[in-house]
Amino acid sequence: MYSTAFLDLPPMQAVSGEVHLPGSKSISNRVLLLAALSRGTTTVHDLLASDDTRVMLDALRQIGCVVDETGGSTVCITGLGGRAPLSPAKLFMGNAGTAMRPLTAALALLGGEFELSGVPRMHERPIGDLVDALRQLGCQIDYLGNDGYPPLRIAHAQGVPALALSAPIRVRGDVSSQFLTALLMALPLAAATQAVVIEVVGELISKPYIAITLQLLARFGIVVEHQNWQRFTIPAGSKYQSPGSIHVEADASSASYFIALGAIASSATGEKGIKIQGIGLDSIQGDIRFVEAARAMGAVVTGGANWLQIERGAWPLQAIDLDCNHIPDAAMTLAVMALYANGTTTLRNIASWRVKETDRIAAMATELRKLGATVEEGADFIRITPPAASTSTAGPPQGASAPSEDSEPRAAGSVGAPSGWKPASIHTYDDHRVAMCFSLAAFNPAGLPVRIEDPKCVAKTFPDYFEALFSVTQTATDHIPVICIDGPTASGKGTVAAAVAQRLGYRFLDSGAMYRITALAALRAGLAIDEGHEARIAAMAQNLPVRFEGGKVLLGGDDVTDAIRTEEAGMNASRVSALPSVRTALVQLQHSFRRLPGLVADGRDMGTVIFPDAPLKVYLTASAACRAERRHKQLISKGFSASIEDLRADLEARDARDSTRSVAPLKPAQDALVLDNSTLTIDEAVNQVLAWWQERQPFAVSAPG
Ligand SMILES: O=C(O)C1=C[C@@H](OP(=O)(O)O)[C@@H](O)[C@H](O)C1
Ligand SMILES: C=C(OP(=O)(O)O)C(=O)O
Repeated sequence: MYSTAFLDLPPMQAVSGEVHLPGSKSISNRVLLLAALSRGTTTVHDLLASDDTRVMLDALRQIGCVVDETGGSTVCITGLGGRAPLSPAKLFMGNAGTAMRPLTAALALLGGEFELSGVPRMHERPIGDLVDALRQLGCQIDYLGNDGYPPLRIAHAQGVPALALSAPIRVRGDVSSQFLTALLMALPLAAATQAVVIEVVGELISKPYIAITLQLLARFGIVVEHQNWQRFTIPAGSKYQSPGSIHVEADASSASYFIALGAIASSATGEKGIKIQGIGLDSIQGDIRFVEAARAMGAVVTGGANWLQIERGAWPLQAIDLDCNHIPDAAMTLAVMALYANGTTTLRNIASWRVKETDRIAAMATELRKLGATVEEGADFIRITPPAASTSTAGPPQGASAPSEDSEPRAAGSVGAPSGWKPASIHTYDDHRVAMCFSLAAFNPAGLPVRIEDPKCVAKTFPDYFEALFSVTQTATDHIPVICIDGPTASGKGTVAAAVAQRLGYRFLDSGAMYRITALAALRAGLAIDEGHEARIAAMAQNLPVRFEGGKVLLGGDDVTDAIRTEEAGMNASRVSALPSVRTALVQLQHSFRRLPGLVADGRDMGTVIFPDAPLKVYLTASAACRAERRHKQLISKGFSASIEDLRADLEARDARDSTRSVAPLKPAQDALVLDNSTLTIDEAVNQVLAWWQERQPFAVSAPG
């Protein structure tokens, strides 16, 4: 997961390969609760691991269920099966509607005293219709903040009061279908001896989610009949019966981003779009009908029992006018697809967007406009006209990576005119879907990067969304930014570069370590580091299985972080780096680190030789005295003894050798910015590099929202 303040997506072009999507949120949280209400143990395969399921699992543990998560994505839940839940308990529901609403109803009918709260936005999301229905039954539920909203208290310390079950329980269905889902999952607790009827008041929205609820209830032994989605009957004698084991399909709403990707991006050479694993056209999730909408816009979608294949068809996409009430979540993806359409797209009957993770109609309108679209919004609709040449006022601001005349084609296709698109920093409102769907704007025909603020908000349902996206997208190498940080030994470049990479979510290449690793591997293979062994060392270097992971340097399966950090290893690295064919062999390996979303490379010749086209080159230096002192402190802290004088003499000798060698001598690139950090803290140096980087970005800094 990217936990950076923002994630800059370079302009992207093509798609290929396949993705395995994480489990459905809606199925996961329903199955967890139903398993908790059943007797015995339910083994849940491919459970979604995300914020929304985390809060559900934690709550179930708190109320006394045994939750065994030792099996990775297979989780075992031992249910209450008639036992009373542990109480009192304070349960934190984050921003998970699928946990907050159904647990409120289930706990009210189980008895005990509970406080349910969530993140501030959860306290703005309505729950009044559900509480009204439960109060109608006789439940005692108090609001702890504003009436109609969480947090709330279920005050059944003395047990569940006598419930009024003879008349139908009436619940409004026009704000959220989750209120009805909550009642449907909880009321079997009260239907042991008599049937229970629920009547929906007003139009029921998001109906396919009720279909999921009914399907899963049936898997747990409860068959609910309904008349036209208005009147639901839970039969007398209902009893939750665990199916023993159950499998969670991949999430259909998460699939929408990749279906859209297949519709928007061209196929990589020799490939046929993108394949999605884990969900097929026969999915029980309503959002699978996003496929119909995507097809209407031009996507070519085929599918089998557990897979979908998507290819670009009509291009530009066809504008649509669609009632999206049945696919409220995936419809947000259509709003971004609309940017690539041949006209104005209208998405209707989406009033519920206003009471979800954020006011999604307002959020989508604001962010789509930032990209250059013309957007009209109403109480329950959004209308999007893509960026067009005629609306263009200015191209990208100075420093933006606008396409140059001779550059390779940058566009996903020729939609409208590229000049209407604007570089935007997308505010994400702590809404996973805003972050995910706007990533698709990186395929814009203007070749502009897109900044996604607070990318970790995807953790609600798809923590590794961006990793999955990068695993199936391609772009021209020169679109992938590289920040080079070169400098002499002990200048702090490794520390600064790693921190810059971490702050930007970029990959990290410690090229100095490559030489150290090569030297170590050579010596381990019994090869002395001299000209006589140059060819053999070079051959070995070409296939060096090196990785930099979480501050560790890995050679094959070996953690060589410490072994390559000794002074001796440094001297060996310097020697090995003077062998020209070893340097050549390592060039390709170093180039292979330039992958989405970007790279920070530290070394001595990153800007001059390896990545001469890097958009930012920094030459980081410090006085010899200062560097000797830092190295001294570093060694002492590791328990090595050393004299500052010797260290200074050593590093001056190394500077001289590095800067006079015939191949790639150490010197600042012509276009490098020199940063002498003798008097700077690490943070100050990092911030300076980030400030320089920021100056090269086309994004206007957005107001905090
Ligand atoms: O029941 C469910 O699993 C859901 C129902 C929908 O909410 P509404 O019924 O509030 O539209 C949907 O937006 C949400 O993401 C999940
Ligand atoms: C509306 C959503 O979530 P919730 O389950 O919290 O309602 C969503 O995931 O888009």
